Amino acid sequence: MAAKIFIDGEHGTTGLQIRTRMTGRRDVELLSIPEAERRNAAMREDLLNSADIAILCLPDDASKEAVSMLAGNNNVRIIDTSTAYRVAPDWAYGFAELDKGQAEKIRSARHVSNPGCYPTGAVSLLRPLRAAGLLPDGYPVSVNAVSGYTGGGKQLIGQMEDASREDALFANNFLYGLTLKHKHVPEMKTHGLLDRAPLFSPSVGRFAQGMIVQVPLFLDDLKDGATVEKIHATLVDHYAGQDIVSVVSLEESAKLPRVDAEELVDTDRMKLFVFGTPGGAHVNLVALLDNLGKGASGAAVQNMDLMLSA
Ligand SMILES: NC(=O)C1=CN([C@@H]2O[C@H](COP(=O)(O)OP(=O)(O)OC[C@H]3O[C@@H](n4cnc5c(N)ncnc54)[C@H](OP(=O)(O)O)[C@@H]3O)[C@@H](O)[C@H]2O)C=CC1
Ligand SMILES: CC(=O)N[C@@H](CCC(=O)OP(=O)(O)O)C(=O)O
Repeated sequence: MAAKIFIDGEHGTTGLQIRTRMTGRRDVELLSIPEAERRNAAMREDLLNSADIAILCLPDDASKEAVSMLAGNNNVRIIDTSTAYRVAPDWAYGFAELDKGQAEKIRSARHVSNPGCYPTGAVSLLRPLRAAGLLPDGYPVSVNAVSGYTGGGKQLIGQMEDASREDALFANNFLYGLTLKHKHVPEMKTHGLLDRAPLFSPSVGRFAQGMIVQVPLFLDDLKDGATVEKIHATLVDHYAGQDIVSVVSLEESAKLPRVDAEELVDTDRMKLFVFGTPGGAHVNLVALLDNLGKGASGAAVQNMDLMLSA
């Protein structure tokens, strides 16, 4: 029998892309709410409680409200794409490649928090180095990133695409999060296994989808023996056998003149690069993904598929 899936927020940016990814599938039956009723609490509550898996594609407050609408219903499993539960200990973190065993945790979980787009990149680069002991306690980690503007949902899409709006944005590339208190910092710290909060500086470019996340490191301040080659080998080892996350070879990276933020648009994959010169003083770790692919909707469908395979 087909599993019943309700996407709460199905008419938003992340929800729509999840719906598109399910087109033509016979193993899932989509329960749908008409767009005009998307904020009708009674209808949502009814649909939420009728699902086998509810995928929440809502702002944090609305996600918490949806979870409370499901309190006491042990039949419904939840995937939440908001920031609300990403560091909650009783929710499985929905990055299947996090560690050996994480896919299994997601498979059997009732509550799965889908990672943020920026943390997907940052955690994928940092966690293997922390786990291998290459990145020492106290290291001051910086994370710099650029996102396509769909990362800001309907609000930012409107501001970037509709010049007639009073709050229209005309910049081609802007920094934001200038207080350095972005909501993704706790998630990067927790799942990156960091003992200090990273300094996170995000930006947006005038392109719809795509993302580059950079973590620059000084080799002299890492553990002895941390070379470009060793860091690369650690990532290769961590992601061995994975098909969604791949580590680009040092030879290929060395030949690249540039990295295009849009290269993986409309895919659910993520590529990791280690840039630097053998014998040099620095490395720049780079994750390339689609903010709406592995950064949101693609990861949600990956998690749903794991849960359905339980
Ligand atoms: N866009 C991205 O790249 C990523 C987004 N996310 C997360 O996914 C979630 C959804 O984001 P996104 O799709 O970008 O946002 P959008 O603003 O594009 O979509 C959100 C949808 O939720 C609806 N909604 C808002 N409040 C309520 C409510 N109280 N009850 C019912 N429906 C409501 C909105 O309706 P209305 O049109 O009326 O406002 C809209 O349809 C967020 O938590 C976001 O942080 C995570 C990773 C990446
Ligand atoms: C460009 C842009 O505005 N991006 C969003 C993050 C998008 C995202 O990942 O949403 P979550 O917070 O649910 O993870 C922001 O910085 O708030």
